[in-house]
Amino acid sequence: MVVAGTFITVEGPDGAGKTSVLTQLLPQLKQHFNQPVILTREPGGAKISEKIRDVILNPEFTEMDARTEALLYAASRRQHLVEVILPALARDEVVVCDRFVDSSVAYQGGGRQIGEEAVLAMNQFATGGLNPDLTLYLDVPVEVGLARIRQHRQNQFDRLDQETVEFHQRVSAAYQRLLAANPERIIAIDATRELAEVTAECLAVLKAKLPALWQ
Ligand SMILES: Nc1ncnc2c1ncn2[C@@H]1O[C@H](COP(=O)(O)OP(=O)(O)OP(=O)(O)O)[C@@H](O)[C@H]1O
Ligand SMILES: Cc1cn([C@H]2C[C@H](O)[C@@H](COP(=O)(O)O)O2)c(=O)[nH]c1=O
Repeated sequence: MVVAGTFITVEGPDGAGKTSVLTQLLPQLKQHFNQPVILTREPGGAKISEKIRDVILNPEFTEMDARTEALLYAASRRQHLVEVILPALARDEVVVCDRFVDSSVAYQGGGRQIGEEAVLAMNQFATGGLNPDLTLYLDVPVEVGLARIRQHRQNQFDRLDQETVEFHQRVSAAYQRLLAANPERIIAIDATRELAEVTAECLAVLKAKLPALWQ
């Protein structure tokens, strides 16, 4: 399949504000971009992928092995890619995805300590090597993200939310390594500020980095 279009991903630790920012951004992108925009997410975004999401995040499955978890994320990603992302890119659309391979490298490679290179290689098999054109990294200290989740979600914590602070610190450190290794693709945004400010900076970065998309 020919890949045209533009692929934008949004990353960050749990509670960074990805969903909130994307909810604010999407109408503005639809208004200002000269190509159709779709918003999707991982794990999920397609029927089979959402079923896999339910299995991965189910807090009852405490026995899940780290490599099983990594393979499930990659399987969910493959189906989402084939059904949703690649067809939209082939139609020359803009795909905005809440999390992608960087999340697996950070959470499974770094957080679960099964190897960032190994997880990347496994995901290259799943994606055929598709990389985002641009990644917005919403940067918040682990404690800030977790505090936001604990404050607002009451008792609805998924299996990953329930991980230790040390796990989330390893995830954050792996993200910092991804940032250092991909300075052109991954742009860090200080997401500790008010939501409106964070959204405005995301828009400004999109404008500066992808000027051809703007009407
Ligand atoms: N800039 C902000 N300042 C304060 N609170 C925020 C901000 N952005 C989001 N929040 C709040 O933090 C919580 C987590 O936000 P959100 O669900 O958007 O994050 P997320 O990155 O999508 O999280 P996750 O990865 O865990 O799904 C929500 O209750 C949201 O209202
Ligand atoms: C794609 C992906 C996600 N995760 C983790 C990150 C979160 O804790 C959950 C669910 O994501 P959401 O943003 O809260 O919807 O899954 C992961 O560990 N590996 C991945 O590849």
